[in-house]
Amino acid sequence: MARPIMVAVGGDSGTGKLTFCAGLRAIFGDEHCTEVRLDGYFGLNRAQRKAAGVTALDPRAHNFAAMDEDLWQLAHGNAIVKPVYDHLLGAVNGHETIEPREIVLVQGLFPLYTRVLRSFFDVSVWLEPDPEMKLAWTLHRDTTHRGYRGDQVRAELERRRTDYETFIAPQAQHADIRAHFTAQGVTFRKSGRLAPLDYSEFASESTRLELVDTGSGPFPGTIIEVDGGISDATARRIEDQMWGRIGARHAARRPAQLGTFEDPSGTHTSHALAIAQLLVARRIGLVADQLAGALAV
Ligand SMILES: Nc1ncnc2c1ncn2[C@@H]1O[C@H](COP(=O)(O)OP(=O)(O)OP(=O)(O)O)[C@@H](O)[C@H]1O
Ligand SMILES: O=C(CO)[C@H](O)[C@H](O)COP(=O)(O)O
Repeated sequence: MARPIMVAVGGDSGTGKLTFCAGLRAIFGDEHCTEVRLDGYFGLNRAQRKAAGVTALDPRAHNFAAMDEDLWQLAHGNAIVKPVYDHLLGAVNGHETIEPREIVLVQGLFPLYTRVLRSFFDVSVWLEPDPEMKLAWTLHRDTTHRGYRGDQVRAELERRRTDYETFIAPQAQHADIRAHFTAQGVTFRKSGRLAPLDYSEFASESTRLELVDTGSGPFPGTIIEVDGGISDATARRIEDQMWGRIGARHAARRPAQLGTFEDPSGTHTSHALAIAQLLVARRIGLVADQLAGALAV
């Protein structure tokens, strides 16, 4: 077997990492894809962070040496036993074994923070919803699943603001693909470090494609905008074409629905999210092709 394909999905708390990875897992199948949640690598639990006066977004609250060691093991095809963070307790509570499947999704606050961490990844994605969307998503998730009140969530976001700007947001510049969700839709920015693809499926009245000089690599960067109001038929056509580029070779079966998320009124689907998941899946499929080609030589 080729070595595992390592994929980073990074972003602030409440930016949709778990949701995004659920779509990638649906595309590739849990038998081929596994997920590592970096919140298990808190070196300080919630009470210790409070006592030390550091927020969850401060690198000093995280154990980077353990992250490095475990990701190295996974990247080399070895299983790990890692800690699991309990969001109700605010502390590590137990361990889980992660087997190195063909695709390893690593999601968290700090996947691109150090040079060592960045060196592990074949594909990296950064999720950056507009601040108002992040607030709405975090409010919903923290009040329904994590036992917080709305005023506590707002106060905590305010307390973390400086650390977000200092330690979290700058990692976006290292990502291969940035997905910026707004009330109007989604904008993808591909770094100049990744070769461009054939984006012909994006020709539509609800999408725009632009090549830009980012200065960050040998290729032009690309910006793809997808309107949130894209019609079902257009989105379906784009998704069908994207699926045709990855599904036949790498995905076991087509999931009934991609782009699934939860909000206060229930479970919904978003075309913008589904297209974002397919775009990243396509990059992962390309790496799989390259590895298969390298093995065949
Ligand atoms: N694209 C999206 N559109 C609408 N809602 C979304 C989207 N992505 C995520 N959400 C919602 O936002 C909330 C937070 O998402 P999620 O738990 O995936 O974030 P996270 O980045 O993994 O959070 P954390 O790092 O704090 O664990 C969830 O309620 C989820 O359903
Ligand atoms: O969500 C997170 C990572 O993405 C953090 O684990 C979370 O914000 C930790 O803070 P606390 O458990 O004290 O609320």
